[in-house]
Amino acid sequence: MTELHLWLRHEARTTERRTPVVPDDARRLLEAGVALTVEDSPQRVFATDAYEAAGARIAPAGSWTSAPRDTVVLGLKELPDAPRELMHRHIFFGHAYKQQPGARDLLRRFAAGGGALLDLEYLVDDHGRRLAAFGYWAGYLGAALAVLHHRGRLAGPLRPSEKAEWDEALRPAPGEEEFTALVVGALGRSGRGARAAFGVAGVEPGCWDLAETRDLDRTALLAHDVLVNCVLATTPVPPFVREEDLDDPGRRLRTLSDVTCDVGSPLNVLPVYDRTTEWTDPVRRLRKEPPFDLIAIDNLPSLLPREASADFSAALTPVLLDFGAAGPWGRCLDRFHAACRELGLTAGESGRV
Ligand SMILES: NC(=O)c1ccc[n+]([C@@H]2O[C@H](COP(=O)([O-])OP(=O)(O)OC[C@H]3O[C@@H](n4cnc5c(N)ncnc54)[C@H](O)[C@@H]3O)[C@@H](O)[C@H]2O)c1
Repeated sequence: MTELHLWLRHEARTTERRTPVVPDDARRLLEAGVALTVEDSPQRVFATDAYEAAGARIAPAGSWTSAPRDTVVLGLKELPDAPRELMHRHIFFGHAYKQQPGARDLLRRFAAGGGALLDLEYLVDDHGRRLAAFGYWAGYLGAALAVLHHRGRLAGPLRPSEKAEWDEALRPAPGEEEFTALVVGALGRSGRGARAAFGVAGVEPGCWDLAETRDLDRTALLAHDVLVNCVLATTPVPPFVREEDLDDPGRRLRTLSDVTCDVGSPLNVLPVYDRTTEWTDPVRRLRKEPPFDLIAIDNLPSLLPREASADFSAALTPVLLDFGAAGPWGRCLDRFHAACRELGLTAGESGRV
């Protein structure tokens, strides 16, 4: 076991209640010899007491900034704007390698401080498969919102809750009208989650993946009432839905839930909208007659913080127990260095995992 001092930080984003390590897995890490500090965080879905009971050292929110240099800071979403120079190794979703807004600034902060980003999105096994991801619950919620909206039962603003509540809401009421649904990307993590939600809702969706879209039958796709898009596109493919399809007076498709939310990307398979929807206003009407409604929420798993955290933590913990220079963490570090080089940044002294 490597000598790892892990520091679970409070999330700067106020609506983020998830955590990458839940108390039970904190205990596993501690038992394996990892030194674990957990920041107090009022919004985290698991109480700080539970981490303390597991044996973790508790520290104030945001105190990672003065943690010893060798500490590995763990979180999920963006860092606060200060400090400008980042000297630690940070594990989180940096969203910094695809020219996203703020990407250059973040990498520059790491380069200036001599720290490193170990990006969770790039934590992959030897075959390039993601080791820890939130996809399943994203798909479950993307489909759940589509079903509830299509049945006229979705009331915003959305708020985080427990799975039992979502399941209860999803169950069909007696005499409720049937509808047809299609999940594209059905074999992936979010596709499986979407199918599970439809299952609870008593709807048997069509399931398409690569084989079914290779020679895209758009007419067949548009012949469903509800579409849930769960693809992870890696190369450009013909769009699934186009503007002219929305304008077709004979269109059957009414509700689109885009779990992928690749809005603005050249790989976007749904180039019919230009901004995501929000928890406050989850549905946007894109056409009046016949109606066409969009749901495109880019932080779906945050609506189920407990279950999403538990699954993610179960997948991440074994990889944390194997923290070291080889394998997934080494690949993360290589990716960070490559991104810095692409931007002409010198990545300080972060040549270690
Ligand atoms: N909205 C959110 O809150 C949220 C949360 C997590 C993930 N996501 C996004 O959801 C998407 C899917 O993530 P995942 O974890 O399920 O990925 P995944 O790799 O597990 O599954 C993707 C599936 O899409 C299929 N696919 C790829 N191209 C296709 C095509 N042209 N036609 C049909 N199928 C195709 C793949 O074969 C695979 O089965 C990603 O873009 C991810 O970023 C969104």
